[in-house]
Amino acid sequence: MIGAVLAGGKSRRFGEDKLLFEINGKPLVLHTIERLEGCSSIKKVIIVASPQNREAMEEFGYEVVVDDLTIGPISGVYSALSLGDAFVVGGDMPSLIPEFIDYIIKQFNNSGKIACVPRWSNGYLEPLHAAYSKNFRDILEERIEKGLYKLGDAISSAKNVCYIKIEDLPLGWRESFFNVNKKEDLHRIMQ
Ligand SMILES: Nc1nc2c(ncn2[C@@H]2O[C@H](COP(=O)(O)OP(=O)(O)OP(=O)(O)O)[C@@H](O)[C@H]2O)c(=O)[nH]1
Ligand SMILES: [Mg+2]
Repeated sequence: MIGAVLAGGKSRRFGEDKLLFEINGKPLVLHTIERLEGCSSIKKVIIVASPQNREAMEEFGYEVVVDDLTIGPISGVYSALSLGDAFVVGGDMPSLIPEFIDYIIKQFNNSGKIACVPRWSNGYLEPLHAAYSKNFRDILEERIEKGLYKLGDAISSAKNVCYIKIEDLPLGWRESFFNVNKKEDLHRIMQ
């Protein structure tokens, strides 16, 4: 399974490219990648960049896929799946828990479903902490062509998805969903 790191966002709330912002002397995206590399079921990490930050992302030495659409996470996942099945995360998720990710990938492999996505009991999904089959790409393509850009809606529209009930999991695993959106979010990781 590929670990795909979405890195083609606009960082509007953060004010500068948050993925290159150094935390304890290391760019945010590398903190995220380090966590992904700790997953025993992830064999290779790729970065899904925008045309704008492609060069900066290539500096890190990982395979880079360019997302030419950059219409949000949906085109990031679409681009990632061109390389095969992938576990997809945002590059702004430095608190990923490898054990949790391995758990989802195991459920994905056992289920034979098109995707395996954590879901809260209120129906809210965590699509940037989920496993996707390369076959899900066709569904995304159809949605994108129709101008339907919400990744969560694309998942909900698919019939063969396996959902993981978050409330049934260890409480500590919820930390894995933490993502940096604003400068003040950094307090939570810079102790
Ligand atoms: N490849 C790709 N990645 C994206 C795209 N949009 C968002 N991402 C990434 O997905 C993750 C979560 O997105 P957001 O938190 O909304 O990030 P953002 O768009 O950079 O930030 P805001 O402008 O503040 O919403 C981040 O790591 C982004 O870099 C996109 O269009 N393409
Ligand atoms: Mg975010």
